[in-house]
Amino acid sequence: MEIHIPGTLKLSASVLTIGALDGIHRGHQALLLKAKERAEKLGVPFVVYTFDPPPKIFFTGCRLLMSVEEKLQRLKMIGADHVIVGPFNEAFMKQEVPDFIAELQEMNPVEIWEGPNFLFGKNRKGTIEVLRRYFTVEVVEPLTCEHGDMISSTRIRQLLKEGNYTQAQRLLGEEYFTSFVAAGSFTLKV
Ligand SMILES: Cc1cc2nc3c(=O)[nH]c(=O)nc-3n(C[C@H](O)[C@H](O)[C@H](O)COP(=O)(O)O)c2cc1C
Ligand SMILES: Nc1ncnc2c1ncn2[C@@H]1O[C@H](COP(=O)(O)OP(=O)(O)OP(=O)(O)O)[C@@H](O)[C@H]1O
Repeated sequence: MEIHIPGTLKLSASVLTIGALDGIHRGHQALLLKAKERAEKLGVPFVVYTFDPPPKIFFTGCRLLMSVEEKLQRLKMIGADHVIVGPFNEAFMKQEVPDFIAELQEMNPVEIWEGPNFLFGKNRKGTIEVLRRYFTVEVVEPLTCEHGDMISSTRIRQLLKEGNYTQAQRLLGEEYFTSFVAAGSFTLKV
């Protein structure tokens, strides 16, 4: 797996997924595995565009579920061929939608895979509909927990805050969570 800074990766074809992906929870896993499956079927590299820190951490200072190193390790396990890590800061967040689109075009994505409600670009003006003007965008069904609620990093942060580690573990995907704890790198702050 190769790691890149924004604006440096040029490919003649790819399958792309963009997202903060904090925790690589079960919803993220479902999305990433689907995109990987498509990349393999199409015979093109699978590219993940992520951010460090996740935008929500930058804006709200909420709890980070996973360091960028852990995230990269998980993305490697999932089979990403390339990962772009966007340093999410004042300059990056001001990037306008057309500039970000132009950067994505350099990777010639045959398909972009996202979950529902994906937004991007300055003031979150970029929507799935905007992205569809330039690319083929596929949207996966949201993965929900047994109660029917959508699995999200926000939900997991809330569960950890409440001390509900069992449910947090379920939503993160047990095997991943266990390995974070075993590695001593996933610190639960009570
Ligand atoms: C170039 C760029 C600029 C962004 N600017 C903003 C911004 O001004 N305000 C904001 O709340 N989020 C901004 N974001 C973050 C997005 O809202 C969103 O968190 C990001 O695209 C990842 O999607 P996800 O949160 O669904 O994982 C920006 C994202 C990108 C790629
Ligand atoms: N439960 C889910 N099922 C399918 N796709 C998901 C799910 N949760 C997130 N995604 C998708 O993963 C990508 C990255 O999303 P993101 O990292 O913002 O996840 P999130 O869990 O919603 O995070 P947060 O709660 O911090 O906003 C987006 O395309 C998003 O739609």
